[in-house]
Amino acid sequence: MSSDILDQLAEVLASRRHGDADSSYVAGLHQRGLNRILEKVGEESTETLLAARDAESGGEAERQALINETADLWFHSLVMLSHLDIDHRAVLEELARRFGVSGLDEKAARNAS
Ligand SMILES: N=c1c2ncn([C@@H]3O[C@H](COP(=O)(O)OP(=O)(O)OP(=O)(O)O)[C@@H](O)[C@H]3O)c2ncn1[C@@H]1O[C@H](COP(=O)(O)O)[C@@H](O)[C@H]1O
Repeated sequence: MSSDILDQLAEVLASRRHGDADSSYVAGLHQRGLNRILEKVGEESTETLLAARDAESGGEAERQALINETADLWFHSLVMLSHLDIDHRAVLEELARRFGVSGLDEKAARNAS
């Protein structure tokens, strides 16, 4: 994913942190609190995995549905981070830190220590 759109979206989400819930879905989520945001992350996680099951044997429509559900999941995850004042760039930095480190090597090093 281009980090440009993530940066732009994170900026909009931050601007909605104390916004008007009547005119902003994101402000409404913040106003309802962390539990509501976590419910949405949970719902979108479930919808994403169900869409992935359908996409495996489906066609273009099912693949697009999975893309849409994954976007919902990523979006609500960004709202969660924003609610907790965690900069989304920290997640990108963590992925960058892991880049090139084999998951198997990392696990072996963890189990050895
Ligand atoms: N990317 C998104 C985005 N993706 C999904 N959604 C909303 O997330 C909700 C997804 O929830 P569901 O699929 O469960 O649908 P729903 O039943 O309507 O949702 P609930 O009423 O249960 O919460 C829908 O209302 C979508 O419109 C988003 N809402 C906003 N954004 C971005 O956030 C920005 C700020 O949005 P506002 O705060 O509304 O101005 C927008 O400009 C967009 O860039």
